[in-house]
Amino acid sequence: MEIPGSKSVTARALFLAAAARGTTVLRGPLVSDDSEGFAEGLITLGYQVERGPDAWTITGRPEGPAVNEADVYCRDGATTARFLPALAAAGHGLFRFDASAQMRRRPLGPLTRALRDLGVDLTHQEEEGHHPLTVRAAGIKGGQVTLDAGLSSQFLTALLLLAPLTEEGLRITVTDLVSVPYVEITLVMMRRFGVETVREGDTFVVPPGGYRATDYPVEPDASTASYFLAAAALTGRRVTVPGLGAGSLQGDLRFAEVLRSMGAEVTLTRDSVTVTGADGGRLRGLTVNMRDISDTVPTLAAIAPFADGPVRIEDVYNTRIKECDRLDACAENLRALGVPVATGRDWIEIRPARPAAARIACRGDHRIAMSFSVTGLRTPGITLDDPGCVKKTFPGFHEALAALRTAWETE
Ligand SMILES: O=C(O)C1=C[C@@H](OP(=O)(O)O)[C@@H](O)[C@H](O)C1
Ligand SMILES: C=C(OP(=O)(O)O)C(=O)O
Repeated sequence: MEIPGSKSVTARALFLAAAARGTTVLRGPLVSDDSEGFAEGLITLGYQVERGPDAWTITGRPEGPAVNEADVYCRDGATTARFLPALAAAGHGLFRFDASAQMRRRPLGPLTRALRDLGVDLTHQEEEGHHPLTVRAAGIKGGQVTLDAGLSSQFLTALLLLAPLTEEGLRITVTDLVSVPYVEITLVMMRRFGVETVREGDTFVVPPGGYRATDYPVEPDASTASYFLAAAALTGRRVTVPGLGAGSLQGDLRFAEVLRSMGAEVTLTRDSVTVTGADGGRLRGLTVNMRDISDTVPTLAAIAPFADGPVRIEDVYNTRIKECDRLDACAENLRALGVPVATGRDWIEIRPARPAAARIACRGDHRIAMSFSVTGLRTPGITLDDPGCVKKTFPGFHEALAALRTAWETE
């Protein structure tokens, strides 16, 4: 089962390539609304990004954006909306950023406060701590800064990526942090582009000096893989994802371990993962902390009713501030399917049930659409009110799931 490139890796590679000395070739990038929005944001800032069918070529500009004024629309992508203002801030010019209605609601304040603390002239146009915003960029000296990344690790990633572009580098002290594996992706990729970060407890020390271009292959997206791995577990079938194995950068591959705890067989090689569902798609209930892998919460919630006991997912408050309030959206849709469910501030508990057909309210969220499509493998008659919202990360999702189904039926 071929899975498209990682959204997180593609976004970071685009930032790093744009900031680097030299020309970077990005092989197998994700082609979706999020990554195209990121690439087009760079193009609006005057960077050269050539998008071929299998590879994107980016000409780096260590000195920053090539234009001295630009309006950048970040669409619905938080990586774009949080990383690009940091990139622009290290350059020179007047840069305005805006985003979709949902992205305008999602928080930005801890990042913009840190940028201001570093001397960046940044104004929020409407609501403090939210898009739209204006950056009057004049380079950044660097130094010490404190950051609360308890709502999103993307604030920390934005500062880490920015750090080598400042005159003196950054010492970033973090007071709280979610989604830790995404920070690991950032650090490993910065290293591939020539920058080594030193960690001293809660402080990340990044030297100045900028990045070096490289040839970068993008691994498949582990969050996207979760739907197909869950599909195997739910139907007692087998799915292998090549290119995603023990060497993967992505924490979301740990979702396979959750499936293993529920009774599926999981085989991880250096560069592939295989999930084989138990007979009849039997699944065990469990309690699991998903703070590190919260993009896969809807995937688990959508297969949870089929488990033989309650499935309780804990420590995932920040899933409420993603493309929608995901705990609420999962609960609402599970109830529509006739499944008993309870939620609290940062948890959801789903009880065993036999889901009945219903129309899923996607709330414009790709992960709600993709997750409940998997439920549809065992519950006939599930429909989506907005199937097209999968374009954020996987425009070909429905075709891929249908092809998998057909392959299983003809086995
Ligand atoms: O840095 C990244 O690429 C991401 C970090 C995570 O966000 P949070 O840190 O906000 O949880 C994740 O949910 C998002 O899809 C991608
Ligand atoms: C939360 C997500 O995206 P982002 O925060 O990058 O918009 C996601 O893809 O599930």
